[in-house]
Amino acid sequence: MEKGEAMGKKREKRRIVLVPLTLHGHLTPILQLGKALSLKGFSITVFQGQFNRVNTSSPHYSGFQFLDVTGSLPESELMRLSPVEFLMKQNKMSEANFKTSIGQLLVQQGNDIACIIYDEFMSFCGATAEEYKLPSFIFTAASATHKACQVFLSKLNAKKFLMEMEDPGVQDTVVEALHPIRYKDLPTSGFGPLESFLESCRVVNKRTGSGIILNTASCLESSSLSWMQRELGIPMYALGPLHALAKAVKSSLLEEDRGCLEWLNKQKPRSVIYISLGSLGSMEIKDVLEMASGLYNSNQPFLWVIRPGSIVGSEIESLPEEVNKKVSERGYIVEWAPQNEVLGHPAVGGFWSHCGWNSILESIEEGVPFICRPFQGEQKLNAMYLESVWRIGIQLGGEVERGKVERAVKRLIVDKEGANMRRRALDLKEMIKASVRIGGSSYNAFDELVKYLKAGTEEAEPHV
Ligand SMILES: O=c1ccn([C@@H]2O[C@H](COP(=O)(O)OP(=O)(O)O[C@H]3O[C@H](CO)[C@@H](O)[C@H](O)[C@H]3O)[C@@H](O)[C@H]2O)c(=O)[nH]1
Repeated sequence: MEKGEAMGKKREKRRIVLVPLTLHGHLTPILQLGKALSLKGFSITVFQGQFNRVNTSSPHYSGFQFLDVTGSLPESELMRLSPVEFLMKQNKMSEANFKTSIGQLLVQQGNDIACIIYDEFMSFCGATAEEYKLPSFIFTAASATHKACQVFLSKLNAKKFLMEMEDPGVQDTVVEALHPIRYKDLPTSGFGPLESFLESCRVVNKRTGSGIILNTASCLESSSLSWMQRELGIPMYALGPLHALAKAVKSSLLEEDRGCLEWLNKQKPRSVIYISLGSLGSMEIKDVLEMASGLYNSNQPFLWVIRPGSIVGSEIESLPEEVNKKVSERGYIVEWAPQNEVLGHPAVGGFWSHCGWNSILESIEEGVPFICRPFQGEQKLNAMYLESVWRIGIQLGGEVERGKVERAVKRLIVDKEGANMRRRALDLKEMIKASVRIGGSSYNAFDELVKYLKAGTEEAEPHV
């Protein structure tokens, strides 16, 4: 026993255990948080799953310890089950192994674990934290508004909700607690059967954590944050955008093609539309054709990320000749872009995005407005916020048609409407930058979290 403990004072603990969901969009921000905490003197242990494994030899992670979450489900189950069913099964399977691993780690590290920070979808960690009386924080990689919707949904009955939603009047009604979200905006699709999804929301929102860590800034989502704070009664640490805390840390799905930066150097300021559907989105070949034609007809240059395998039934090498011709005249295709640098390049005037949360934060940080083409999950909710709340985006709904694409690009890059959106995006950029500077809301939230962790659990005054 150390001197401080003998005197009844808690010993400062140094090790933080991170348990990410190993999907690209979840992994990067939690690793950025880990890096920011390591710069404050904490040691970091990361439990990795079987997908998107981190390059552990990268200098960004020097001093990090990487361990495996053992007992993972085989990949074939991912094909067979809906995403939410897969996650629930995975959670059940991992609980006992994780308990054992943390028990061993406590012994090896002389009891030195300050807390466990786990992705909200890795809820099996909660039981282990309780068992060993360790503080734990739920990490949410998506927006606070999405989290607030989950909390709201977790209280609903699936059958009743589905019946009520048959009435178009209900669909258009604003959810009173979550203004301006309408019932039809609630992110319920794309995860699998509604009942299982609501059950996962209930599990995720059990108040087992010492707090929730969110990759957002209060200037973007203050009402969602305060509503959740009231509902859950645990502290919310809105300390994003996390890439501003640890910019260099970025897990890359594929090798970045930096040639596109040279190409951007040759384009006029604010003229290029950058297109990326994140790490999971895919397109039909007919949509690729319509997009290529619409982009070409808009007369604006375009930088287009097409990941291998992201076109259903086709590969980049075998794109139709018509697409290749149009791209070679006005565009540039990469398999993976250095996205932050692209968005910060003076030639980029707009971002055609699937509205993943990381992409939104990265684009706002550079003051770049959007064409919103969401695919699944909470992306539709994000698109609604971009268009109607922050007013820095144009939604492109329905079938992809070349005429619609051309008009959307012109509205954003050429018209006055786009210039106004850019002005608002630049205002948000200033606000978000202020939030991470000394004294800003995200800066303070991070500082409070660090103080809480350094103080030890019993003496801490949590940030509210
Ligand atoms: O060429 C590229 C394309 C993407 N990125 C990066 O990849 C990340 C993509 O993240 P995000 O925009 O959040 O999209 P997804 O990968 O689709 O993220 C998943 O996770 C997000 C966080 O929970 C959710 O908001 C999304 O809906 C979900 O699909 C970002 O950091 C991008 O900078 C690159 O570096 N280069």
